[in-house]
Amino acid sequence: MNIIIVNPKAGFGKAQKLIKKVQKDPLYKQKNCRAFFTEYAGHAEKIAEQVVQIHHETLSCILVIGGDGTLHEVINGTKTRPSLPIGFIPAGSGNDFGRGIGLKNKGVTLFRKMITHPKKLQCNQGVFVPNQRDQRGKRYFVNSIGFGFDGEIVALANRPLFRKWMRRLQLHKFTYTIALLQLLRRYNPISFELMLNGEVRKYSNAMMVTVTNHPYYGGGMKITPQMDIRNSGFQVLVIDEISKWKILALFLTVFLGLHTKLKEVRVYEAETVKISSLETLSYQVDGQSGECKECEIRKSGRKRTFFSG
Ligand SMILES: Nc1ncnc2c1ncn2[C@@H]1O[C@H](COP(=O)(O)OP(=O)(O)OP(=O)(O)O)[C@@H](O)[C@H]1O
Repeated sequence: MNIIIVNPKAGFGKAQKLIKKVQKDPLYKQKNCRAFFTEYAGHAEKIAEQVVQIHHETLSCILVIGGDGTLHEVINGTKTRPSLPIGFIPAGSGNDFGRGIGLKNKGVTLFRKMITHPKKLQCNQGVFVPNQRDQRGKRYFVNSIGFGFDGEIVALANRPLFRKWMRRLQLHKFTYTIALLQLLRRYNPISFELMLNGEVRKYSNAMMVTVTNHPYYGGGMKITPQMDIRNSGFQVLVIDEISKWKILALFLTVFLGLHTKLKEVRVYEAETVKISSLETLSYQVDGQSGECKECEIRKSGRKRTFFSG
């Protein structure tokens, strides 16, 4: 059996249109596919947990039709069964994981490929533990986790009212850009201590820190251009104290990966990362937002299989 978890709201309706086409494809029935639709935030994780429990003997893979947020929920919902392959069929607004693993096909063609002759990629996911929660409360991420301005942009971009206006004004492709421009006026630098492989660095007026599994971020920006998803560690991008006009220059160059030439931008390699601050930091993880005062980040010990085409 092949399960498809669909977020019908992803990509402002793109996922809903795609699953209709997939369900009409003869392979959908032939390969014993069954689709489940999310009804609220967090539902994909619950569906994945239940599917793994109920169908553990017959389940071959889970396909995700949605965006990076839905994928994030599914990898966490299937953490008790790390050997189960996951296929991501991008239909969200960002879809950075698809770029990060180099998916060539899309839509129904990708579904057909994944259900018949999938290419496989094994990689270690990121693990994060915010606020020194019990290690049993650890969670996984596939794209990146970022603190500071990064987290604030995502928090604004995910607000239902903001999304509603973006859609109404037909600006949904520019959601993150508009959120960035809106926040730029009232953005506050952050102070924190960053521990990379045990070595401490202190920052008192930085803009953001982002820990990445692959180069892509925010819908196609190459935030860490040299990163590869198969690496055993992370790349950690720190943007130190920077003027507002330079943030705009940074934003224009990040699509080409040229921002790393700015003197305020540093990229480090690390296997383990810890960030701690006296203030509450906004963070985003795979496009979902949260807040914490400290967070530990490392790679998972076990590799996970994803369909890469
Ligand atoms: N039925 C639903 N109604 C409202 N929100 C939902 C529903 N199902 C899932 N969600 C939430 O929608 C959020 C965004 O979904 P998703 O990431 O799949 O799409 P996206 O934001 O369009 O794409 P991307 O993350 O790639 O930019 C997720 O955090 C998820 O929890």
